[in-house]
Amino acid sequence: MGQEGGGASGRGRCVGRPAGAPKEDGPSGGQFEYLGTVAAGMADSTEVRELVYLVTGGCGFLGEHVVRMLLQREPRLLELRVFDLHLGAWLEELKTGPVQVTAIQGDVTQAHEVAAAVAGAHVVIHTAGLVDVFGRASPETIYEVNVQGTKNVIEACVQTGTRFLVYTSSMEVVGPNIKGHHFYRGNEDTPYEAVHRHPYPCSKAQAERLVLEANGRKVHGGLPLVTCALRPTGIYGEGHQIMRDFYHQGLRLGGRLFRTIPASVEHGRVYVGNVAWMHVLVARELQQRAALMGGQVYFCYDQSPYKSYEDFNMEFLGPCGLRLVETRPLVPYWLLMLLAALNALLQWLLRPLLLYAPLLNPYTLAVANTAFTVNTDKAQRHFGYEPLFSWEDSRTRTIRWVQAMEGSAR
Ligand SMILES: NC(=O)c1ccc[n+]([C@@H]2O[C@H](COP(=O)([O-])OP(=O)(O)OC[C@H]3O[C@@H](n4cnc5c(N)ncnc54)[C@H](O)[C@@H]3O)[C@@H](O)[C@H]2O)c1
Ligand SMILES: CC(C)CCC[C@@H](C)[C@H]1CC[C@H]2[C@@H]3[C@H](O)C=C4C[C@@H](O)CC[C@]4(C)[C@H]3CC[C@]12C
Repeated sequence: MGQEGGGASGRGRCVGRPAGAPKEDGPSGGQFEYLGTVAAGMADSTEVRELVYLVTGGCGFLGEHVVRMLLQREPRLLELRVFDLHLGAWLEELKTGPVQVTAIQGDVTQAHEVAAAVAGAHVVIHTAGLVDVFGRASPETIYEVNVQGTKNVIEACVQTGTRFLVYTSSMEVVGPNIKGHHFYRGNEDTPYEAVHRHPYPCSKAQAERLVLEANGRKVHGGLPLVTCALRPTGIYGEGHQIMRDFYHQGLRLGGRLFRTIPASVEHGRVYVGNVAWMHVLVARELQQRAALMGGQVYFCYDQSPYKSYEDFNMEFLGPCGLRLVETRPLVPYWLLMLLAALNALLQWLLRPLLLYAPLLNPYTLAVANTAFTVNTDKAQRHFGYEPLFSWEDSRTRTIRWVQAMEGSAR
């Protein structure tokens, strides 16, 4: 089954190449709780617990939220398998509830480890991925994890008879493209030239294509595989590492951050709790509405306001004591481009000696400086998605998390 329309399909071209340490606390520090927020999707005690779910990358920023959301809002869950290269100690606290939580330390690039984890699961939510736009990992490693890892997940579903696969894709499979074309409040069908050069968007686009093409393949037992892909924009919320980095940078600079990007460049953002909720809902509804949802892509969206990357961050960092200096960028854009190019050169020169991976490089500058926002209701129409958290809730939760960080500027 194909996608609706033929617009921002992400089936674009990639120009150029084809194809840590154990975590102690959860990325959020275990500071979020989904019970008692909104009644929608609450566990119904009369439902029978019979389903086995597997979440790959379940100890990552998004993965942890998906795991916690499933436990609180998927009443039919019997067993939840959490598969990750690095398991978080926070998983232990989840093992006392009614759902069997099985922690599996494994690598998606290892087909046999994936197959063992998938065997017997009804649904796989594949969020594991190497999110690297800073040049920390080699392009080969990014492809190995994001593309080969996804192939392994698909093949494991086919071999073991798992029928439902939800893939965490990214807005980056669409854009911003290498030409810096703006995508202004577009939807899944908005025409856009999806042409990339960077390994991260290329790998996500390839992986997404594999997942969508696998829709309808016969799995072990003869029934068809049903797949779909979710494309979050820039995710924020409890546990967001880059927000943490900006906060600490602001503290180092005496409570100030300096504007680098014009306030007029809108950047799409979505609250992690809503992204997690959309995963839970899509996984549930995929089992009921396979004909409609199979092979489809959905942008992840909520009511977060359209703002520039930096102005959006200030919604949280401002109440935590930081201020954004200047109404216009302090440094002219040509100089930023020069600095970004210099950083790329330094990264390449220093690579044999050390890893130099600053936030600013030609790719991150282009992404931050190109408007890319979505405005769609496809998920609402197809599977009844409504954000679980209002903008006010999302903002309050994120501010509370920043404030709880050590060394708050207040
Ligand atoms: N953060 C964002 O803004 C954003 C936006 C859109 C899409 N995404 C996608 O969401 C997913 C999760 O991203 P995140 O921000 O939570 O990143 P993250 O790095 O916090 O989480 C990724 C998880 O995958 C695990 N992982 C990495 N390589 C693995 C391997 N070989 N085998 C098993 N596990 C492995 C990591 O240990 C980590 O726990 C990714 O697929 C990413 O592409 C993220
Ligand atoms: C000019 C600079 C100093 C810019 C610094 C900000 C930069 C590090 C930010 C800006 C936009 C961010 C990306 C964006 O939110 C969306 C995604 C998609 C997701 O799949 C992976 C993360 C990524 C690429 C964000 C990375 C950090 C970026 C580039």
